[in-house]
Amino acid sequence: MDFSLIAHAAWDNCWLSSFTIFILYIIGSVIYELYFSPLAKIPGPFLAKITGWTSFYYALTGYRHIWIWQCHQIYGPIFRFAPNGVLVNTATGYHSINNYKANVKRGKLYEMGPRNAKHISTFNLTDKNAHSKRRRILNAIFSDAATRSTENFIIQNVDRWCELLLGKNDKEWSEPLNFSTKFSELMLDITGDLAFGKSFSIKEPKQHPLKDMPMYMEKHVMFIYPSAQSPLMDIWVWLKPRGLNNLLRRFRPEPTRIFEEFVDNIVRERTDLELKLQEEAKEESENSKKDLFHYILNAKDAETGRAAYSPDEINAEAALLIQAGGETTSAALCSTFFYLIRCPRAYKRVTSEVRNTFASADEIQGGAKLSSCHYLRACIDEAIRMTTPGPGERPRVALDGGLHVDGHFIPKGTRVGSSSWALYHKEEYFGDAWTYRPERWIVDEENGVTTADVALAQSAFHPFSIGLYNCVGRQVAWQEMLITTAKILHQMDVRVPPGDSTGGGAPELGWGRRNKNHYHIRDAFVAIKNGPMTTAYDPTERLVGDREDPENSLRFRGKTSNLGYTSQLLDVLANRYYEYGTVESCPRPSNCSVLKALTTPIPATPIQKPSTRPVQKPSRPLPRLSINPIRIVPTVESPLPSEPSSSNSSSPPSTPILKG
Ligand code: HEM
Repeated sequence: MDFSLIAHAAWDNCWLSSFTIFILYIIGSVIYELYFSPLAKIPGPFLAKITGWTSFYYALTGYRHIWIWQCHQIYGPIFRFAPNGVLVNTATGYHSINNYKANVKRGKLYEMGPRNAKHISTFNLTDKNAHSKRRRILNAIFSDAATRSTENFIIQNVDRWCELLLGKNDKEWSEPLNFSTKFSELMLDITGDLAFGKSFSIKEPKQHPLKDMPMYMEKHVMFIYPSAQSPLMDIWVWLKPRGLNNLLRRFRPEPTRIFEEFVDNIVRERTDLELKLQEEAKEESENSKKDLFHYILNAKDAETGRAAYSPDEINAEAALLIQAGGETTSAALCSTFFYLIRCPRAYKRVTSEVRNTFASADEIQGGAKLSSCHYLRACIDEAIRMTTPGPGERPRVALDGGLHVDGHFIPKGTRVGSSSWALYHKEEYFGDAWTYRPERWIVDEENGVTTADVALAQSAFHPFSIGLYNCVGRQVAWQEMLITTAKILHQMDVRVPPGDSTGGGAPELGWGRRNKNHYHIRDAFVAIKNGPMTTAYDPTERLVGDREDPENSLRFRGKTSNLGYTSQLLDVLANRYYEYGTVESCPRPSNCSVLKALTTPIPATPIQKPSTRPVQKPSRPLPRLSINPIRIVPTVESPLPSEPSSSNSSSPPSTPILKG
């Protein structure tokens, strides 16, 4: 008997049987997912229903948020993005998933980041009770008083940033600057000051080892995010404490290593300093650092009275503050300036609001005066709506007993969420959802913005999330955004460098990304951004009205009409054209804002006179740096286009918009 032949045949049979079982398993799974799964009735792309690799693929491209938006256009307000995942695109659905009592917890994505089993930040905690316990400490650290005390750090950093930016420009527009890099540097410096009592000084012009840190942080999240969308995520999380962490530590990508070492160094330095101060019993002295890290180091567990955080947890919390505080705010500011410099109507109104409210840029600080700048706040809200710093969903998992969302039962274990990008571009809530229109956030009955309109928009707009897991740093973020934007607008004129389109969409980018006046980012849980390119100009040095830019199409359209509504309608048409190619190809004609706008009579709006307010001089001379001149366009300043609600700019609206 030839045993080798028998062994060979058995081996072949074994392979054949395994292969057959595998194929049968695949076929069985597909049939189950399509016809017998509890989510079978929920529509969605065929491939997404049967495999999680679809979502992984789009996460890898960086445009998963666009895919989600497209799917909602095709499949409606709820669709299946993975065999065990659904996404909802309604304000009510968002509320059902994220309110305090929702029967959900954070998804596995949050468990992917920690470098070891002990390195757990508040953000990584998926268990509701464990999270609440840690969150109470963060709530105390981010108290109102602590938030107010952060103001000086913000002001000092922004002032220095503006000085560097304006430099010595010899009465000309500065060279084009990438505001994405500039804001990342500024926000990281502010975070350094707030969290560790020391600015990292990344914004300074000299060579600095941390200059590339924002880029490393981006690459770090771009590595984690697609993995979190893959079907292997559960296995990944299970394997982490079982050897995978050690493996990842050895073979982690370079940006991750650099970022981790960066955090280790800061924590080590700051802890040493704290210990030194304590030893010298100088805690209350002038040198004492009352930054966020001081509170984290000294936090006590309410039950045991022992230190609330272990050294690993302190390190993890430090990394969280750096990541959560820097790039989100920087993305919101990039978005704000991208739209403002492309929308002369809003730019003119917000600039005059800021310059009329504060006599000098030095006067700008948090408080009643800054809060009275409703249009400024609306401009930032609207920019965050158009291009949000967290474009995807905040993933949650249904707990025992499941939950009901818009009449659909979501069983235990299902991944569920609501993509901000899709929700913030839904016409049901925002009408002309692709148009940058800050006025939508301010009640102005005369010009057609009713209390109900604003409330409807607010019902779908939660950039800082709601419920248990909402953003603990939202007050700080607002301080940063309002002070930075106001100071920039007060001290300088800014505009798009002629011909530049960095950050904008383009026809060749396809459905959802065609509009060149829409700021586009990549989705890696947080926004990965580039641009806007911006040139700045010290208005005290202005020779002529060189704020006009004939190459700016929005401005050009605005000039063609003095009727604000007509100008807005043209914007809507242009946006719609960019998005769908033609109005007819819009997949949801019943909701189409263009068709609605075309069939609605345009209200007569009084023609506005251009502002005659003289340009303010800064109260103190600014240090100057050499920046290459570009050009001066010696034209007489032509009248700016009017707007429907600018007549009310001096009287604050009855319902101020204060969203948290
Ligand atoms: C425009 C700026 C910001 C936006 C849009 C934003 C948005 C958010 C959102 C949506 C969450 C919830 C995340 C989730 O559940 O997945 C969050 C969490 C968080 N944010 Fe922010 N954030 C901003 C700025 C800041 C700043 C400046 C800080 C700190 C200085 C901060 C600290 C945090 C922390 C610590 C968490 C975790 C909270 C927890 O897990 O309980 N954020 N942020």
